[in-house]
Amino acid sequence: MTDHVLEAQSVTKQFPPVDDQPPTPVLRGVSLAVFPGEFVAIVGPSGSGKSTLLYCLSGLEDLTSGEVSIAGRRLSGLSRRAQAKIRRDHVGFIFQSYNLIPSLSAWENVALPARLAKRAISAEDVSRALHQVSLGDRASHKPSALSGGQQQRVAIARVLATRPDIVFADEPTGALDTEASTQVLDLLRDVADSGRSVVMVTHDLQAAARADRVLVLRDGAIHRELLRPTADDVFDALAHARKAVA
Ligand SMILES: Nc1ncnc2c1ncn2[C@@H]1O[C@H](COP(=O)(O)OP(=O)(O)OP(=O)(O)O)[C@@H](O)[C@H]1O
Repeated sequence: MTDHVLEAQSVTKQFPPVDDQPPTPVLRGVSLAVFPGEFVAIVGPSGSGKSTLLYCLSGLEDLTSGEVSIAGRRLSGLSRRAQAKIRRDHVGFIFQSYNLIPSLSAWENVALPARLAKRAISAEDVSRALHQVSLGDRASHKPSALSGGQQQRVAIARVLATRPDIVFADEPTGALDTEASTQVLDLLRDVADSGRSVVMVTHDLQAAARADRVLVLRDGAIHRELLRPTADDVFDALAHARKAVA
């Protein structure tokens, strides 16, 4: 038994060489653990490996070496199918581009993951999730009839409806204005406060400052770890990481 919902040990990642270029390590031995109810942000200079780390932690990308466990289950050595089942049972994803199905209504988008997993989902569960993100009155709207912020809130409702243990968010506020970003971050904060974990990659200092813990990535490794930092603390740590890279 483990009390971590996510654990990574010495994760490395190297992509296959392109043309005659030598392969460059993108992740160089990242170890971390995330507890239930914790909101963790990953920041770092462009190209430092943030998105790659998120995809390796969530099992969407294979590791070159190291170990990742989600809800106490090691991903390495499992078949793609078994990994997908762990993701389905324990993991939710939020992307910068929302990833909603354009031809489906908000209601149908929220119900979709459970339906694809052939898992029962009640109309109450879907309605509750849409109400949680204050979109109860937009259930029949297609994504094209919703603002960016509303679409991202549908994506959050879709995650809430599956009740995951951990939510991975890749730049969830990257395409949103300040007001919509604040709403999305408030919801992610609520997700963590309700006992689920959130791991979010972001460039946004204000977004990072909503997290319990901020990991500053530099050149594929964790350079610093900040506990409940202010946006200024994150800014200073990033400036230091950029200087160290230059
Ligand atoms: N599929 C891939 N094949 C080859 N190289 C890749 C691949 N994906 C990412 N990389 C390289 O890995 C490095 C890290 O990329 P990654 O997207 O993880 O960085 P990031 O910190 O998220 O960057 P940004 O902040 O600009 O989004 C970059 O040099 C990128 O070119």
